[in-house]
Amino acid sequence: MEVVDKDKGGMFFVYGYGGTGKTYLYKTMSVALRSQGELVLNVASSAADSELILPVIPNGSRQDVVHATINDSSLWEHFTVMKLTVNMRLGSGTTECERKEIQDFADWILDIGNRNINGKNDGESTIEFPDKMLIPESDDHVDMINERMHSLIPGEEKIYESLNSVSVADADYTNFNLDLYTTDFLNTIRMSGKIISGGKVGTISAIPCMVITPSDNKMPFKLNRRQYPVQFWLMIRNYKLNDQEKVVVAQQEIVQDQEEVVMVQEEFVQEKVDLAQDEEELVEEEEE
Ligand SMILES: Nc1ncnc2c1ncn2[C@@H]1O[C@H](COP(=O)(O)OP(=O)(O)OP(=O)(O)O)[C@@H](O)[C@H]1O
Repeated sequence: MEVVDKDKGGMFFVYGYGGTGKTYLYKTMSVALRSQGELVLNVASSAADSELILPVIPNGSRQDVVHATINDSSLWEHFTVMKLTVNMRLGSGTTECERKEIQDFADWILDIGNRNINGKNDGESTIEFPDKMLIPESDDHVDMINERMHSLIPGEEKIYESLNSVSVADADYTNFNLDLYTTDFLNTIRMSGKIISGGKVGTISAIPCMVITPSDNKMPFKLNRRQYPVQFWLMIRNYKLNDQEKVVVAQQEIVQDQEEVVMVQEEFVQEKVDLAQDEEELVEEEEE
């Protein structure tokens, strides 16, 4: 706040684990500055936590991955790094028992991040995850979680399929039979990476309808997926354990915090209404 007040400018990096209050801080600062009549522009980008998650560079070497981390940016030396260390989520609306469970989980994650588990190591270590945290990475389980979350939402269910097509914009498909790639087939393609909902809990928001073209070089064509970011999903991180791909549900607060679930449900219902309107407009557009 001081650099704005004194018109000095500056770059700050706020570093904090889940629940330490990063969003709360940004929101508080935005409101404080807006109330002084300043302009505030909030933008979001994803910067991997270089201690825990490395950015994904398709077919990249170790060096490519390291060079893609934010710490390798030429601007990095100009940043003031600030750390948030107290899990503020623990204090909000949870029972003693839930608080203990979240505290244990937070401590455990911190211990892994700080390399306190299994002693000093040279970057590789074997960590045992409790069974209840692990779900095998398979569509069945993703669907199972989604179905469970959807079953909590009141009202009749209606399915809106993605509008998938093969992109013909910048490729030469002269010898390529596009008819082979039916919409039914395209709908079965599971791309890695999903848009994660959240952040706007409790508010009514319009959902943009966007075309996503994943850059997957393994496919012989470019897929245009016209998708709405409404799929319920928890933030997941992949770890390789005992040669078996497993998915760790690292952010469980959506299911832990019943109040939040209700708010998310309300938002989701609103999203469904927006979605239905968008879908109708789309059909009208196409009929025209
Ligand atoms: N200074 C504070 N005073 C009171 N409550 C706070 C404070 N900071 C955060 N909280 C509360 O703690 C909870 C977690 O905060 P917040 O969502 O900002 O964390 P976060 O670091 O953005 O988490 P994540 O990385 O998981 O998104 C929220 O319910 C928030 O209202």
